[in-house]
Amino acid sequence: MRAGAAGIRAAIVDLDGTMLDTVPDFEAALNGMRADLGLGPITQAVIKPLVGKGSEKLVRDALLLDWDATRVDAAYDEAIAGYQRHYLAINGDRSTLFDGVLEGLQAMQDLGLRLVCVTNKPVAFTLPLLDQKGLAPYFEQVFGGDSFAKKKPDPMPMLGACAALDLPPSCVVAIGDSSNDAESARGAGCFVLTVPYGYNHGRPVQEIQSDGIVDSLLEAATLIAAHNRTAN
Ligand SMILES: O=C(O)COP(=O)(O)O
Ligand SMILES: [Mg+2]
Repeated sequence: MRAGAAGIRAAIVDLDGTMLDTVPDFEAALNGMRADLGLGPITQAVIKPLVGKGSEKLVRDALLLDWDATRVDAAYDEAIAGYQRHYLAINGDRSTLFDGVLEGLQAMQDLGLRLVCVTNKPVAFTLPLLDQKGLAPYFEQVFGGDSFAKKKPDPMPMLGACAALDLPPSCVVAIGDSSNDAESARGAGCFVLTVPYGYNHGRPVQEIQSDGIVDSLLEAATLIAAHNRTAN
């Protein structure tokens, strides 16, 4: 991270691909939706690069694998309603925490950092999931893909989170697995740290314009502590 810059006072943490491996839940919900529409199942390998741009695009992309845009448009309302119903029925059942997540959030909290979750997942899926996985107590605020008029990669969600924290973006770091998080954070003027184990739309994480790649949220906490020791 940039030497001599202001100290970091808060972290904005992404959800899918950063804290939780949710691809098995997406698999169950998307395949439930596809079965209702008479389509066969798709694999986790196909689903993984589609995750990260929110439910609406995910549902469309999961139908465009078989149908043209006109047919997808015609089925969309039924498809999204079915997807939401299937997702809420299994939310969290098959998702697992990545290594170092709880330890990393605890370490950041111990450093005195304030924590906010910003995800493109709808709020109605996000809140029960954070609760179920023991993550909710770490976050003073949670924003989903439907909390603002625009989703990541637009800067709006990061700017909204900084405004809610009443902190300038220059003392906030965003931690995520994809170019979505990085573009949104950089557009807002936040620092960015990237974890390499997530989805990143199927692209190598080295392509992401980031202030650093960290193996885990625990390593992110160590890097932030080191940065703050040298900050103004
Ligand atoms: O697109 C989604 O549903 C969620 O993605 P995110 O948690 O990585 O922002
Ligand atoms: Mg993500």
